Amino acid sequence: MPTKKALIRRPGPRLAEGLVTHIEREPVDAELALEQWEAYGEALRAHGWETVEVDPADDCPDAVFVEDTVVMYKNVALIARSGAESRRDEVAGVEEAVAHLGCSVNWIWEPGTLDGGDVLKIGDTIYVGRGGRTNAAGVQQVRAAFEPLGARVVAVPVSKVLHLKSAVTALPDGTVIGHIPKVDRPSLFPSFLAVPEESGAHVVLLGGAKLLIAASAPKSAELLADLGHDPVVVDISEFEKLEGCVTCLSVRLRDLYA
Ligand SMILES: NC(=O)NCCC[C@H](N)C(=O)O
Repeated sequence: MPTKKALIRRPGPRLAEGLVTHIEREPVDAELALEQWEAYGEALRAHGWETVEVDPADDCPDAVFVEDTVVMYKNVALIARSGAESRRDEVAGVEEAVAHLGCSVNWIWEPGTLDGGDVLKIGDTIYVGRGGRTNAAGVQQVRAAFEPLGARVVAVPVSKVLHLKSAVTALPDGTVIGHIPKVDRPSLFPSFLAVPEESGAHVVLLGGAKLLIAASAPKSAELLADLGHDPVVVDISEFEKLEGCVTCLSVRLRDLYA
């Protein structure tokens, strides 16, 4: 049976020192962040996902954004090499976790850089954002890792936001959603729907019509509900202050046989 597991990683004591690139730094309430992270995990579990906690990496402020450390395709876990040097020590615990879950493990190597937030999978099409964190060698290495397994890798420029998935994600029917001012080239996607808020572009597919979406995107949630989707709202304000979004707090593992 295909699994429904999701990797998550508890926020560490240095969370407030996390990187900010495209937004102004704001103070982070660590206690509230922990409550929001617990509620996020609960929302996954309530929709049938077994959460697997990766060992904390307390020296790494951004470790909670576990999505950036690994890209899954079929049973292969491609361990990322962040474009931000301060994030490179995050991968050790993730490598261990995916190996324990039975994944085949592969790596992005120097000179390649890649953050998992730059990778959007829609079926067997893998869009890779070439931006501040992912370089051309990183894109090539994703091609080399996954095209032999049946994927088609499409490179997409990203200049206005941190990661490709800060600009766009996809609905269960494959429609790509994005907030136009933050998307470099909407025309690269075969089916594109504009949403009214930046954070409304971020959804995690929970199964069926259920979409996890941030509380900061009420108009987008309303638009998606009106189109027959079923938004599940979580407040992640403390992570948004660090340029995080709903996608970056987990990695779903759907194609493992355990
Ligand atoms: N995939 C994501 O959206 N990750 C968010 C990472 C935020 C973190 N403060 C960073 O700049 O790396």
